[in-house]
Amino acid sequence: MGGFEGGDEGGYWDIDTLPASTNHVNTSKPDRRQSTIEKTDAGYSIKAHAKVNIFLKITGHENGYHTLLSRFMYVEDLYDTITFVPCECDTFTIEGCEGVPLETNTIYKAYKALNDHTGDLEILDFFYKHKVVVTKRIPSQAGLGGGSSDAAAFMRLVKEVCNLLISTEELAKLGSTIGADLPFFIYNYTSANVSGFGEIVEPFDEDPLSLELYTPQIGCDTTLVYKTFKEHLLNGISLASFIGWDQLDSKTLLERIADPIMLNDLYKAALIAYPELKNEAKEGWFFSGSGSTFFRLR
Ligand SMILES: C[C@](O)(CO)[C@H](O)COP(=O)(O)OP(=O)(O)OC[C@H]1O[C@@H](n2ccc(N)nc2=O)[C@H](O)[C@@H]1O
Ligand SMILES: Nc1ncnc2c1ncn2[C@@H]1O[C@H](COP(=O)(O)OP(=O)(O)OP(=O)(O)O)[C@@H](O)[C@H]1O
Repeated sequence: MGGFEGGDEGGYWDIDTLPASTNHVNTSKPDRRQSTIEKTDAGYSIKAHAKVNIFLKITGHENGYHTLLSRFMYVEDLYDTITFVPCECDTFTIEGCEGVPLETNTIYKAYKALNDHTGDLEILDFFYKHKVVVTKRIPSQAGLGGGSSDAAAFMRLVKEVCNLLISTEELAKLGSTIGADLPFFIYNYTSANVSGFGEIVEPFDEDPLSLELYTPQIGCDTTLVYKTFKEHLLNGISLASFIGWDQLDSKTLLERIADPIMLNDLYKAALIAYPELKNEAKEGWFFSGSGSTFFRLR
């Protein structure tokens, strides 16, 4: 069973998921998960899964954002839960995100974006009669997409519960205005090749890997890691160094390339921005997103 073992100095997630796929080339149709929406006594609920970046290569920079090519994989047993609980609310209410001011909460940003986009009074009315209760399990500033996954799951749940006539593609486009990672979570694939700024999401057909996660007590600010990359490493990128990676399955990539620095261009930038990360690096572990989470095959 999945679970967190550890204490204040950090801990290990022992994730039981499906065995790795043996496919070396993506041939069959995409694997799209059904949205796990439940109607319980408490209300309508949805899981907001974490993700890891199997590889992340920066391909350029424009309009203040980096372009990238990355394999995103969802983490089966690490997720936040978003529930719409009936209540008489004077205003949009989020419970369970202590320490995050409402205005900066990605869920609130998603609520505002949906309202502005659809002008659907049903959404306004719905959230006078329901509050949003979040059960947080995904650590913040961990490279696991927690805030983005929450916002995307919220949008998918509102679409279902309020019967919004908005396509997944439109929802993903709207999500991309809130955070670069949202489109992956809106499409809700198990595994995908993500490019552009994060808005191009192509499903990759493979089973989720059985992963162990380790998140040290170091919060990595995504903006700072990217800024560090731009200043120190952007001029050194080589587009020829990862040709064909998007066609290989994730287990083969981790076993063949094996080098965490080569697999994730943001790792070196995170080490520059947070030198203490070096003490946490372990042989055989890989680095997810802008950090600080390490992961490895079980
Ligand atoms: C590192 C990743 O998590 C990999 O999955 C994503 O690329 C970042 O996704 P995210 O956390 O949703 O990032 P956002 O909140 O949209 O952006 C935070 C900041 O990171 C930088 N940023 C983000 C995404 C991107 N493709 N290029 C960037 O340079 C920008 O300065 C941006 O203002
Ligand atoms: N719903 C939310 N859950 C967690 N943090 C949130 C949320 N909304 C806003 N935040 C703020 O955003 C910051 C970054 O959150 P988090 O790291 O979970 O998001 P992310 O950028 O999607 O993930 P990553 O760690 O992969 O960059 C947090 O430190 C917090 O201040």
